[in-house]
Amino acid sequence: MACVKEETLTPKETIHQKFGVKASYRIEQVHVPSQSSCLYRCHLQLPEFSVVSNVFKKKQDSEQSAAELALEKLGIHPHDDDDITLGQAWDDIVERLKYIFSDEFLSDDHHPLGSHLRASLLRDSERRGSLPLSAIAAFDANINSRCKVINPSVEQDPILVMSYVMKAAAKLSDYIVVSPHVASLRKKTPYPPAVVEALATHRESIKLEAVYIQCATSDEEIVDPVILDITSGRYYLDTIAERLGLKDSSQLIISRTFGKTSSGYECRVYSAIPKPSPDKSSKSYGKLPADEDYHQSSHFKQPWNAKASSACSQDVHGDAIVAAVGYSWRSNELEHDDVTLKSFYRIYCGMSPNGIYKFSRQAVIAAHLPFSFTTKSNWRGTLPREMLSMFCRQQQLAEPVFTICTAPVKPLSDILRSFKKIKDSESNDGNNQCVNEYAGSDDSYNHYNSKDEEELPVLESGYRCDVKILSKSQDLVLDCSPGNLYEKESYAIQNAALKALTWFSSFFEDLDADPEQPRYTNGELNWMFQRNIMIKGKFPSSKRYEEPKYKSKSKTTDMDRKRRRVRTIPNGSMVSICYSVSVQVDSDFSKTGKCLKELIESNVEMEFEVGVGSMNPHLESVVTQMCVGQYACFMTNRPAEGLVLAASNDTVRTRSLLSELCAPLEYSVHLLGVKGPTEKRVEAVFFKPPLSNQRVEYAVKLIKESSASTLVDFGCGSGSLLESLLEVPTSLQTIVGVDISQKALARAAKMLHSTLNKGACKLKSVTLFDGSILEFDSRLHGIDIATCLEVIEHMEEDEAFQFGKTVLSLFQPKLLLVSTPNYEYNRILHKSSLYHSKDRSMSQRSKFRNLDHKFEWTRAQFNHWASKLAKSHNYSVEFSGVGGSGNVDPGFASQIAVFRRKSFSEVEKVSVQQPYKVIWEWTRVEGDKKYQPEQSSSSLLVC
Ligand SMILES: C[S@@+](CC[C@H](N)C(=O)[O-])C[C@H]1O[C@@H](n2cnc3c(N)ncnc32)[C@H](O)[C@@H]1O
Ligand SMILES: [Mg+2]
Repeated sequence: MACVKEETLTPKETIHQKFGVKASYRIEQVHVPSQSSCLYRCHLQLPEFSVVSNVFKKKQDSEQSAAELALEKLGIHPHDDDDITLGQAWDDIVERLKYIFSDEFLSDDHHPLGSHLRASLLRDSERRGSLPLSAIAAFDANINSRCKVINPSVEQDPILVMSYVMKAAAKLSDYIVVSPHVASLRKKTPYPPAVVEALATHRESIKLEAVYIQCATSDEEIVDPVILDITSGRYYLDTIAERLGLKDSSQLIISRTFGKTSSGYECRVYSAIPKPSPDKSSKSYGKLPADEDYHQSSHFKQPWNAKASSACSQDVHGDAIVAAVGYSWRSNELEHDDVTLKSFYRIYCGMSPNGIYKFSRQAVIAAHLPFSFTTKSNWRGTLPREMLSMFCRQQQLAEPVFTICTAPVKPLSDILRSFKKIKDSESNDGNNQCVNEYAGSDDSYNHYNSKDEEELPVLESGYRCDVKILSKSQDLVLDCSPGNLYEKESYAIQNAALKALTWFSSFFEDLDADPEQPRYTNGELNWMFQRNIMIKGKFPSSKRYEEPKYKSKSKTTDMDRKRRRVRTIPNGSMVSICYSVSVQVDSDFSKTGKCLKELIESNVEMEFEVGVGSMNPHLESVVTQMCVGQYACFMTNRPAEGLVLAASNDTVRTRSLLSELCAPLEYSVHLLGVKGPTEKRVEAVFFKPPLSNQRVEYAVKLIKESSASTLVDFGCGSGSLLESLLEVPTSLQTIVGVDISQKALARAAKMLHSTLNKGACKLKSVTLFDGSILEFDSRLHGIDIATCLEVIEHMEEDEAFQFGKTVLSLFQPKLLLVSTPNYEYNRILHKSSLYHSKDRSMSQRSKFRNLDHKFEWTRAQFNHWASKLAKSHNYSVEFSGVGGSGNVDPGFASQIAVFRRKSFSEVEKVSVQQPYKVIWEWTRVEGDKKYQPEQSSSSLLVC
């Protein structure tokens, strides 16, 4: 299935397909005194921007028009453009120009171009009413869409649009003044004086910070801050033009919008219409050359401005200004924001995929794009698929084409056999073997599949997704075919997008790498090189950091250092750190003679997952060798200057330091805490469906068969079992969850509240108790079913024995289900990189599935515990499990014991004890309500 657009979609449908509920339409009624009927204007809000339609008689038309404007802004061509002939496109441009210079358009105070026109009417006499071609090219979506019909490469080249507008205007010589030497248009007859007089409003003078990128004679452009002083009543484009040394705005080119300042204003690059090179001397400065001349940079006298071109993904020649100023659809006031050096560098670095995904805006140096996508809730920031689309748009590529297929893989038995082989071979690089064995195909994708990415696809069926990146002219740029299978189609798509992004990311970061890798066609890569050559300047050998040099606060011996290099934190762990990155300033440089450090980036607390590649590798490698509470300081050589400047708080000062020094970066890191890889994550990788789901399914089946009416889930956690019981029909009337974790109970309450509100289940009451299951509460005495899934191993071993006694001697359920990990199965799980650790002297505890586990039992130990317990309390017990097979060594991954009270045994009387605190309850009669303390004393369960 290829994800390509349907031929018949309307603009609104296309917007819906792209943004779903994130697109919100608001219709505004417009009262026009001259019209008897009401008109409508539509405001369309999308995540990144909003547009406002023109006025229409029908609401639907205004919505379609807004959607069309949004599509044009996104660079997506509505299909009706495909049917437009060249002649029609030219006619449309002519018509549109006529409308732009009409009295009616002048009073359209929503179209940005209307504001330009009004501002230009306030200029001095010679230039009054002259609208720069660059403004028409930059701000009129209609003209742009028609120009795209004439020549699709206009998107890269605003000057082409300007030349087409000029040509079209020449056909309106009775109406518009076109001068061959001035790139601006003016209406021949003056506007009515009353209209012009009404415009003369006083506006405040504005001073804003922008960035000046000077094309120096040396290779690198010089980036400096510049202040744009737009005095009251002046046309802001004239101010920018003059700052670039030009006569006025008619000599300007305006780029597309790109990036955003910290307050969310979009930036544009402003530069001069370039002079043709001397061998093309027939063209004079400021005159627009014929369109075919514009394709080659060598035709211009001014050098190509790499930094400015990289920022806006359009070719810029000569000096340029980056500013966030202009008229928008929102208002007719001039909107503006400062583009500081720092925000410029942030935008500049953000053009690569690594820059878009961030833990926080403060983690420019520390954060990277992770290797794999697990679930939407685990992903921070823009989703990979959206990022890839965004990236393709920035790089002037076609929208990515995803192809989904379902494919069979080796059956589970084969996989288990392969595991045995690996186990027998006891090879050191067993993990790599796993990847090759289980890839299930001879896919050459593996050649760039990172070692750290090992996953064991035990899926028997699933979705595989390929993604192709094509140039606008449909030439193949990248064919990315990861072989992995995923449970859901969307996961396959997101992971394919992520692979493509990761590949582009490494490609841009290491342009010296051989692009001729198998599976990727490189025909278009040269073109990519050309477009992004500046990125090479951005990341000069940045990948080749030196091995971090350790510096410890305390004296360390070589032995200490060696010991510290042993990795103690396994992949999949969630690590919390406080870190700072600074540039070392040499004591010779400092006037005071003291050794100075310039702080570049810091975070008081940042959490990340080990082994997914989302962290700067050096920071991660040091952190995984540390213990909680420990502090480390190390140095790496400097990454690309742009990245340091993007992160720095004082860009000007840091830049001056960097130019004087060749100083390394110094990292200080404090390890605040570590949470082990969650069992859920490990289990989700190994078992499909995930082991936790299999446990819940097992319990639900047992509950259904039991015809029980009351149930307690001991150690209910976030309520995964309780949630399932709301979804399936059972004989249950009352269910209770008990846990000691307030956080988990709060999550359970939230889930129950929303699920019960949907009203589908037949239950009469649901209660959550805060309490320890080591204590007895008489309200739960003699209950039909008690479950205790993956809880006992979170207690000390003697407490697990105590729980066993308490539950069977005091709670006395008819049926008790206990599940706990099978320690023997860990040798299979520990083959995964999730547990991969070079530390051979790991403590016993880190050999468990979770750092919070106090013990894990073998099958024999579990059998012994359960059989003895059952015998002494007059219960029978049966053993079973989920994950793997009970008959094959090492048995089930999760072992289960089902205890049944023997039919002849009496339920003993117990004294009233109610240590548990009801923290949330729901009853069918009263509906969903918060717990009221006065009702708590009564027993909730009738036994
Ligand atoms: C791994 S979770 C299992 C949660 C749930 N049973 C499931 O299968 O998803 C273990 C839970 O046991 C709870 N727990 C540990 N000791 C407990 C105790 N003494 N009393 C009550 N709950 C306890 C923890 O708070 C945690 O929520
Ligand atoms: Mg556990």
